[in-house]
Amino acid sequence: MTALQVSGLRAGHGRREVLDGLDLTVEDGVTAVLGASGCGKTTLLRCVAGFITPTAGEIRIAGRSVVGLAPRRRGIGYVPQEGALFPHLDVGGNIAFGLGRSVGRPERQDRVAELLRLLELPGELAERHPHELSGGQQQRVAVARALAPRPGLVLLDEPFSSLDAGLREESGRAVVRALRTAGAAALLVTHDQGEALSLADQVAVMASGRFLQVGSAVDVYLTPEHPGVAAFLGSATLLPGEAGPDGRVDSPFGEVALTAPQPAGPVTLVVRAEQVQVSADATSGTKGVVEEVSFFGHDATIRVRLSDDVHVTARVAGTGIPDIGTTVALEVVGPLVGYAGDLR
Ligand SMILES: Nc1ncnc2c1ncn2[C@@H]1O[C@H](COP(=O)(O)OP(=O)(O)OP(=O)(O)O)[C@@H](O)[C@H]1O
Repeated sequence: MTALQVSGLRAGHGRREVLDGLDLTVEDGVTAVLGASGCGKTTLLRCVAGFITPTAGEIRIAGRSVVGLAPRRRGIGYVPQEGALFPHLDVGGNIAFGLGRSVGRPERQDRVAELLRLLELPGELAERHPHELSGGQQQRVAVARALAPRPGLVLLDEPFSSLDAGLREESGRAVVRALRTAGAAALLVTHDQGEALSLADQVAVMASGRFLQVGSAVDVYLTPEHPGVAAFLGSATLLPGEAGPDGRVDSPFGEVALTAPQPAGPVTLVVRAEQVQVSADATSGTKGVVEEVSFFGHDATIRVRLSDDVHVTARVAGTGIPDIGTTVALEVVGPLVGYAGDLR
Protein backbone atom coordinates (compact mmCIF):
# COMPACT_ATOMS: atom_id res chain seq x y z
CA MET A 1 0.00 0.00 0.00
CA THR A 2 1.34 3.43 -0.95
CA ALA A 3 2.05 5.26 2.31
CA LEU A 4 1.62 8.75 0.86
CA GLN A 5 0.48 10.17 -2.44
CA VAL A 6 0.54 13.90 -3.03
CA SER A 7 -0.78 15.26 -6.33
CA GLY A 8 -1.03 18.79 -7.71
CA LEU A 9 -0.58 20.20 -4.21
CA ARG A 10 -0.79 23.96 -3.84
CA ALA A 11 -0.68 25.79 -0.55
CA GLY A 12 0.56 29.00 1.00
CA HIS A 13 0.38 31.39 3.87
CA GLY A 14 -2.31 34.04 3.51
CA ARG A 15 -2.31 35.18 -0.09
CA ARG A 16 1.25 34.09 -0.70
CA GLU A 17 1.45 30.79 -2.58
CA VAL A 18 4.40 28.66 -1.43
CA LEU A 19 3.75 25.20 -2.92
CA ASP A 20 3.42 25.31 -6.68
CA GLY A 21 1.77 22.04 -7.65
CA LEU A 22 3.70 19.20 -5.99
CA ASP A 23 3.51 15.53 -6.92
CA LEU A 24 5.13 12.92 -4.67
CA THR A 25 4.68 9.22 -4.02
CA VAL A 26 6.11 7.55 -0.92
CA GLU A 27 5.79 3.77 -1.14
CA ASP A 28 7.72 2.85 1.97
CA GLY A 29 11.10 3.59 3.56
CA VAL A 30 12.44 7.10 4.09
CA THR A 31 11.84 9.93 1.64
CA ALA A 32 13.90 13.06 2.28
CA VAL A 33 12.55 16.41 1.14
CA LEU A 34 15.71 18.41 0.56
CA GLY A 35 15.95 22.08 -0.26
CA ALA A 36 17.29 25.46 0.76
CA SER A 37 15.77 27.39 3.62
CA GLY A 38 12.39 28.90 2.74
CA CYS A 39 11.66 26.69 -0.31
CA GLY A 40 8.51 25.25 1.28
CA LYS A 41 9.57 21.98 2.94
CA THR A 42 7.85 22.62 6.26
CA THR A 43 4.76 23.93 4.47
CA LEU A 44 4.52 20.58 2.63
CA LEU A 45 4.94 18.63 5.87
CA ARG A 46 2.30 20.71 7.61
CA CYS A 47 -0.15 20.14 4.75
CA VAL A 48 0.36 16.38 5.04
CA ALA A 49 0.00 16.60 8.82
CA GLY A 50 -3.23 18.60 8.50
CA PHE A 51 -2.08 21.88 10.06
CA ILE A 52 -2.37 23.77 6.75
CA THR A 53 -5.28 23.38 4.32
CA PRO A 54 -4.11 23.22 0.70
CA THR A 55 -5.66 25.55 -1.86
CA ALA A 56 -5.62 22.77 -4.49
CA GLY A 57 -4.55 19.18 -4.95
CA GLU A 58 -4.92 15.87 -3.22
CA ILE A 59 -3.20 14.14 -0.30
CA ARG A 60 -3.73 10.42 0.22
CA ILE A 61 -2.34 8.57 3.22
CA ALA A 62 -2.50 4.77 2.94
CA GLY A 63 -4.89 5.21 0.03
CA ARG A 64 -7.35 7.44 1.90
CA SER A 65 -7.95 11.09 0.95
CA VAL A 66 -7.17 13.18 4.03
CA VAL A 67 -7.73 16.79 2.93
CA GLY A 68 -10.21 18.20 5.44
CA LEU A 69 -9.52 15.43 7.98
CA ALA A 70 -8.28 16.48 11.45
CA PRO A 71 -4.55 15.80 12.07
CA ARG A 72 -5.23 13.16 14.75
CA ARG A 73 -7.39 11.13 12.36
CA ARG A 74 -4.74 10.87 9.62
CA GLY A 75 -2.80 7.91 11.00
CA ILE A 76 0.50 9.77 11.08
CA GLY A 77 3.22 10.47 13.62
CA TYR A 78 4.75 13.96 13.69
CA VAL A 79 8.20 14.89 14.97
CA PRO A 80 8.51 18.68 15.03
CA GLN A 81 11.76 20.66 14.91
CA GLU A 82 13.53 20.44 18.29
CA GLY A 83 11.31 17.47 19.27
CA ALA A 84 8.98 19.63 21.38
CA LEU A 85 8.55 17.15 24.23
CA PHE A 86 6.08 18.05 26.98
CA PRO A 87 8.33 19.43 29.74
CA HIS A 88 5.96 18.53 32.61
CA LEU A 89 5.71 14.84 31.61
CA ASP A 90 8.43 12.27 32.13
CA VAL A 91 9.76 10.30 29.16
CA GLY A 92 7.24 7.48 29.75
CA GLY A 93 4.40 10.01 29.86
CA ASN A 94 5.64 11.67 26.70
CA ILE A 95 5.91 8.41 24.77
CA ALA A 96 2.54 7.10 25.99
CA PHE A 97 0.81 10.42 25.29
CA GLY A 98 -0.45 9.39 21.86
CA LEU A 99 -1.81 6.04 23.02
CA GLY A 100 -5.05 7.51 24.38
CA ARG A 101 -6.95 6.69 27.54
CA SER A 102 -8.34 3.37 26.33
CA VAL A 103 -4.90 1.76 26.74
CA GLY A 104 -4.42 0.39 30.28
CA ARG A 105 -1.42 1.12 32.51
CA PRO A 106 0.46 -2.20 32.10
CA GLU A 107 0.06 -2.04 28.35
CA ARG A 108 1.30 1.57 28.29
CA GLN A 109 4.38 0.60 30.31
CA ASP A 110 5.09 -2.32 27.98
CA ARG A 111 4.79 -0.12 24.93
CA VAL A 112 7.04 2.57 26.44
CA ALA A 113 9.70 -0.06 27.26
CA GLU A 114 9.41 -1.52 23.76
CA LEU A 115 9.81 1.89 22.12
CA LEU A 116 12.80 2.84 24.28
CA ARG A 117 14.45 -0.42 23.16
CA LEU A 118 13.51 0.28 19.55
CA LEU A 119 15.17 3.70 19.72
CA GLU A 120 18.22 2.12 21.42
CA LEU A 121 17.65 4.07 24.65
CA PRO A 122 18.09 2.65 28.18
CA GLY A 123 14.84 1.65 29.96
CA GLU A 124 15.64 3.82 33.01
CA LEU A 125 15.07 6.94 30.93
CA ALA A 126 11.29 6.37 31.26
CA GLU A 127 11.24 8.17 34.59
CA ARG A 128 13.39 11.15 33.62
CA HIS A 129 12.04 14.47 32.47
CA PRO A 130 13.02 16.01 29.11
CA HIS A 131 15.41 18.54 30.69
CA GLU A 132 17.38 15.59 32.14
CA LEU A 133 18.13 14.21 28.66
CA SER A 134 20.77 15.10 26.08
CA GLY A 135 19.63 16.71 22.82
CA GLY A 136 20.09 13.42 20.96
CA GLN A 137 18.08 11.48 23.55
CA GLN A 138 15.29 14.06 23.39
CA GLN A 139 15.05 13.64 19.62
CA ARG A 140 14.85 9.85 19.92
CA VAL A 141 12.12 10.15 22.57
CA ALA A 142 10.21 12.46 20.22
CA VAL A 143 10.42 9.75 17.53
CA ALA A 144 9.32 7.09 20.06
CA ARG A 145 6.32 9.26 20.95
CA ALA A 146 5.41 9.60 17.27
CA LEU A 147 5.71 5.82 16.74
CA ALA A 148 3.69 4.83 19.84
CA PRO A 149 0.26 4.61 18.15
CA ARG A 150 1.82 2.55 15.30
CA PRO A 151 1.32 5.06 12.46
CA GLY A 152 1.97 3.98 8.88
CA LEU A 153 3.68 7.30 8.12
CA VAL A 154 5.95 9.48 10.25
CA LEU A 155 6.70 13.11 9.38
CA LEU A 156 10.04 14.45 10.64
CA ASP A 157 10.81 18.16 10.40
CA GLU A 158 14.60 18.73 10.53
CA PRO A 159 14.77 16.38 13.54
CA PHE A 160 18.54 16.42 13.85
CA SER A 161 19.34 20.03 12.99
CA SER A 162 20.18 21.05 16.58
CA LEU A 163 22.63 18.15 17.08
CA ASP A 164 26.35 18.32 16.42
CA ALA A 165 27.70 16.51 13.34
CA GLY A 166 28.74 13.19 14.96
CA LEU A 167 25.59 12.85 17.03
CA ARG A 168 23.48 13.83 14.07
CA GLU A 169 24.74 10.91 12.03
CA GLU A 170 24.43 8.42 14.90
CA SER A 171 20.90 9.62 15.80
CA GLY A 172 19.85 9.62 12.15
CA ARG A 173 20.92 6.01 11.65
CA ALA A 174 19.24 4.90 14.90
CA VAL A 175 15.99 6.61 13.94
CA VAL A 176 15.99 5.08 10.46
CA ARG A 177 16.59 1.60 11.96
CA ALA A 178 13.67 2.17 14.34
CA LEU A 179 11.38 3.33 11.52
CA ARG A 180 12.25 0.28 9.43
CA THR A 181 11.69 -2.14 12.32
CA ALA A 182 8.38 -0.44 13.11
CA GLY A 183 7.41 -0.74 9.43
CA ALA A 184 6.62 2.99 9.17
CA ALA A 185 7.32 5.03 6.07
CA ALA A 186 8.79 8.47 6.71
CA LEU A 187 8.94 11.90 5.16
CA LEU A 188 12.08 13.60 6.42
CA VAL A 189 12.48 17.32 5.83
CA THR A 190 16.08 18.51 5.80
CA HIS A 191 18.34 21.12 4.25
CA ASP A 192 21.37 18.91 4.93
CA GLN A 193 22.36 17.11 1.73
CA GLY A 194 24.59 14.61 3.56
CA GLU A 195 21.70 13.62 5.80
CA ALA A 196 19.33 13.26 2.85
CA LEU A 197 21.75 11.23 0.71
CA SER A 198 22.92 8.94 3.51
CA LEU A 199 19.59 8.23 5.22
CA ALA A 200 16.92 8.29 2.55
CA ASP A 201 15.72 5.67 0.07
CA GLN A 202 14.22 8.45 -2.04
CA VAL A 203 15.27 12.10 -2.23
CA ALA A 204 12.92 14.85 -3.42
CA VAL A 205 14.92 17.98 -4.24
CA MET A 206 12.81 21.11 -3.80
CA ALA A 207 13.32 24.72 -4.90
CA SER A 208 10.78 27.55 -4.78
CA GLY A 209 7.84 25.30 -3.99
CA ARG A 210 8.51 22.75 -6.74
CA PHE A 211 10.30 19.45 -6.97
CA LEU A 212 13.25 19.67 -9.34
CA GLN A 213 13.86 15.91 -9.17
CA VAL A 214 12.61 12.92 -7.18
CA GLY A 215 14.70 9.76 -7.23
CA SER A 216 17.10 7.53 -5.35
CA ALA A 217 20.03 9.21 -3.62
CA VAL A 218 22.38 7.75 -6.25
CA ASP A 219 20.20 9.00 -9.13
CA VAL A 220 19.85 12.57 -7.90
CA TYR A 221 23.58 12.79 -7.18
CA LEU A 222 24.99 11.06 -10.26
CA THR A 223 22.36 11.96 -12.84
CA PRO A 224 20.87 15.29 -11.77
CA GLU A 225 18.11 16.24 -14.20
CA HIS A 226 18.42 19.95 -13.50
CA PRO A 227 21.45 22.19 -12.89
CA GLY A 228 19.79 23.35 -9.67
CA VAL A 229 19.92 19.76 -8.37
CA ALA A 230 23.56 19.40 -9.39
CA ALA A 231 24.53 22.67 -7.77
CA PHE A 232 22.64 21.90 -4.55
CA LEU A 233 24.02 18.38 -4.09
CA GLY A 234 27.72 18.13 -3.43
CA SER A 235 30.34 20.67 -4.34
CA ALA A 236 29.68 21.18 -8.03
CA THR A 237 30.75 23.98 -10.33
CA LEU A 238 28.69 24.90 -13.38
CA LEU A 239 30.99 25.76 -16.28
CA PRO A 240 30.35 26.89 -19.86
CA GLY A 241 31.04 24.48 -22.71
CA GLU A 242 30.37 24.21 -26.41
CA ALA A 243 29.16 21.05 -28.15
CA GLY A 244 30.30 20.66 -31.75
CA PRO A 245 28.31 19.00 -34.55
CA ASP A 246 30.57 15.93 -34.25
CA GLY A 247 29.57 15.42 -30.58
CA ARG A 248 32.85 16.78 -29.18
CA VAL A 249 32.52 19.16 -26.27
CA ASP A 250 34.96 21.95 -25.54
CA SER A 251 35.36 23.18 -21.99
CA PRO A 252 37.78 25.26 -19.93
CA PHE A 253 39.55 21.89 -19.41
CA GLY A 254 39.84 21.23 -23.13
CA GLU A 255 37.82 18.45 -24.72
CA VAL A 256 35.61 16.53 -22.29
CA ALA A 257 33.21 13.59 -22.47
CA LEU A 258 29.55 13.90 -21.41
CA THR A 259 27.38 11.31 -19.64
CA ALA A 260 24.72 11.91 -22.34
CA PRO A 261 25.13 13.61 -25.74
CA GLN A 262 23.83 17.16 -26.17
CA PRO A 263 22.85 19.03 -29.34
CA ALA A 264 25.47 21.30 -30.95
CA GLY A 265 25.72 24.69 -29.28
CA PRO A 266 26.35 26.02 -25.78
CA VAL A 267 26.21 23.53 -22.91
CA THR A 268 26.34 23.92 -19.14
CA LEU A 269 28.79 21.48 -17.62
CA VAL A 270 28.55 20.14 -14.07
CA VAL A 271 31.99 19.56 -12.58
CA ARG A 272 31.90 17.79 -9.22
CA ALA A 273 34.74 18.63 -6.86
CA GLU A 274 35.81 14.98 -6.74
CA GLN A 275 36.04 14.88 -10.55
CA VAL A 276 38.85 17.43 -10.61
CA GLN A 277 42.32 16.00 -10.19
CA VAL A 278 44.83 18.51 -8.86
CA SER A 279 48.53 18.30 -9.50
CA ALA A 280 51.15 20.59 -7.94
CA ASP A 281 53.35 19.97 -10.95
CA ALA A 282 51.84 22.52 -13.35
CA THR A 283 53.40 21.12 -16.52
CA SER A 284 50.33 19.39 -18.03
CA GLY A 285 46.58 19.97 -17.67
CA THR A 286 44.72 23.23 -17.27
CA LYS A 287 46.52 25.75 -15.11
CA GLY A 288 44.85 27.75 -12.37
CA VAL A 289 45.68 29.65 -9.21
CA VAL A 290 44.50 28.46 -5.80
CA GLU A 291 42.35 31.20 -4.25
CA GLU A 292 40.68 29.57 -1.25
CA VAL A 293 41.16 26.45 0.87
CA SER A 294 38.46 24.87 3.09
CA PHE A 295 40.04 22.22 5.32
CA PHE A 296 37.72 19.49 6.66
CA GLY A 297 40.28 17.19 8.28
CA HIS A 298 39.72 14.05 6.18
CA ASP A 299 39.89 16.18 3.03
CA ALA A 300 39.72 19.74 1.79
CA THR A 301 38.16 21.68 -1.05
CA ILE A 302 40.08 24.31 -2.94
CA ARG A 303 38.71 27.03 -5.18
CA VAL A 304 40.88 27.54 -8.22
CA ARG A 305 40.73 30.48 -10.64
CA LEU A 306 41.11 29.35 -14.25
CA SER A 307 40.44 32.78 -15.72
CA ASP A 308 38.86 36.05 -14.58
CA ASP A 309 35.31 34.70 -14.69
CA VAL A 310 35.89 30.93 -14.43
CA HIS A 311 36.49 29.29 -11.06
CA VAL A 312 36.27 25.63 -10.17
CA THR A 313 36.13 23.76 -6.85
CA ALA A 314 38.27 20.64 -6.41
CA ARG A 315 38.46 18.13 -3.57
CA VAL A 316 41.93 17.13 -2.40
CA ALA A 317 43.27 14.86 0.34
CA GLY A 318 43.75 16.44 3.77
CA THR A 319 47.46 15.88 3.37
CA GLY A 320 49.08 17.68 0.47
CA ILE A 321 46.85 20.75 0.20
CA PRO A 322 48.39 23.35 -2.13
CA ASP A 323 49.02 26.80 -0.69
CA ILE A 324 46.85 29.76 -1.58
CA GLY A 325 48.42 31.65 -4.49
CA THR A 326 50.21 28.65 -6.03
CA THR A 327 49.65 27.57 -9.61
CA VAL A 328 48.31 24.03 -10.02
CA ALA A 329 47.31 21.88 -12.98
CA LEU A 330 43.79 20.46 -13.17
CA GLU A 331 42.39 17.52 -15.05
CA VAL A 332 38.80 16.29 -15.22
CA VAL A 333 38.21 12.62 -14.47
CA GLY A 334 35.29 10.76 -16.04
CA PRO A 335 32.39 12.06 -18.12
CA LEU A 336 30.58 15.24 -17.04
CA VAL A 337 26.86 15.86 -16.75
CA GLY A 338 25.92 18.52 -19.31
CA TYR A 339 22.77 20.47 -20.17
CA ALA A 340 21.95 22.16 -23.46
CA GLY A 341 22.18 25.97 -23.23
CA ASP A 342 23.96 28.32 -20.90
CA LEU A 343 22.00 27.87 -17.69
CA ARG A 344 24.46 29.31 -15.21
N1 LIG B 1 3.11 31.13 9.16
C1 LIG B 1 3.61 31.75 8.09
N2 LIG B 1 3.10 32.92 7.67
C2 LIG B 1 3.59 33.54 6.56
N3 LIG B 1 4.59 33.06 5.81
C3 LIG B 1 5.15 31.91 6.19
C4 LIG B 1 4.68 31.19 7.36
N4 LIG B 1 5.44 30.06 7.48
C5 LIG B 1 6.33 30.08 6.45
N5 LIG B 1 6.15 31.17 5.69
C6 LIG B 1 6.91 31.52 4.46
O1 LIG B 1 6.70 30.50 3.49
C7 LIG B 1 7.90 30.16 2.81
C8 LIG B 1 8.20 28.68 2.98
O2 LIG B 1 8.44 28.42 4.36
P1 LIG B 1 8.77 26.96 4.90
O3 LIG B 1 8.84 27.05 6.39
O4 LIG B 1 7.82 25.98 4.32
O5 LIG B 1 10.21 26.74 4.27
P2 LIG B 1 11.31 25.64 4.63
O6 LIG B 1 11.81 25.14 3.31
O7 LIG B 1 10.75 24.63 5.56
O8 LIG B 1 12.41 26.52 5.33
P3 LIG B 1 13.41 26.16 6.56
O9 LIG B 1 14.37 25.13 6.03
O10 LIG B 1 14.07 27.48 6.83
O11 LIG B 1 12.56 25.67 7.70
C9 LIG B 1 8.98 31.06 3.40
O12 LIG B 1 9.16 32.15 2.53
C10 LIG B 1 8.40 31.52 4.71
O13 LIG B 1 8.86 32.81 5.04
